[in-house]
Amino acid sequence: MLLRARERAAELGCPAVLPGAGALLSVVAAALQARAVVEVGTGTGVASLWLLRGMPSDGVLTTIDAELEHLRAARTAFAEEGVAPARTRAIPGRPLDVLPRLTDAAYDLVLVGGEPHAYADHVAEALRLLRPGGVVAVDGALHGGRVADPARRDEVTTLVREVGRSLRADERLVPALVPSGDGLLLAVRR
Ligand SMILES: C[S@@+](CC[C@H](N)C(=O)[O-])C[C@H]1O[C@@H](n2cnc3c(N)ncnc32)[C@H](O)[C@@H]1O
Repeated sequence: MLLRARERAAELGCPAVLPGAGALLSVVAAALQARAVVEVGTGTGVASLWLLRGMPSDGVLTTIDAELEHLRAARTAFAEEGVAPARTRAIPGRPLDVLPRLTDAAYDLVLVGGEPHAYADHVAEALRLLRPGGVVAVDGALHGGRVADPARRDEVTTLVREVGRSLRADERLVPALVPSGDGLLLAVRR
């Protein structure tokens, strides 16, 4: 079913999490026994399915996307995978309109994907949402290897690099950058 979701992602021009990072998201969700997870940027549901695979069967994934066509594809992927409807809340809307409505310190894991221009704002919201011991994950943290190359100073690379820097400098967090997929930046909230 992941394969179909990935094919739909290609059809809709919406890049999906790469398998290495997806598998790691499952492992992190399982290690945290994550019952409450937020995903910013649902796409066609590829990362959502990886997360759901790692979460306990009573865990609920809240996933947000402004593109209705993407959310529709994700809902199809969840149904194909046999995910019980009560396990997902797929919310249409701009994440910065939706995230402030979610409860402080109530979530085990927040995945920030979506749009690099909004990463910094989404990470700030994620930190508010996480319980102590919870994890924020930023997908695409290597941005095709460009983040690690100091000669690359285009706008998106600089934005993604800056998000990594700010997470590493944040005293509230214990960060780790894992070079799986396109780079998964994980940071545990103390
Ligand atoms: C790269 S895809 C996410 C892929 C998903 N993580 C996966 O692995 O299947 C990015 C998604 O973010 C959504 N998006 C676009 N602009 C956004 C914004 N400003 N904030 C958050 N998400 C946005 C897009 O509609 C798109 O569905």
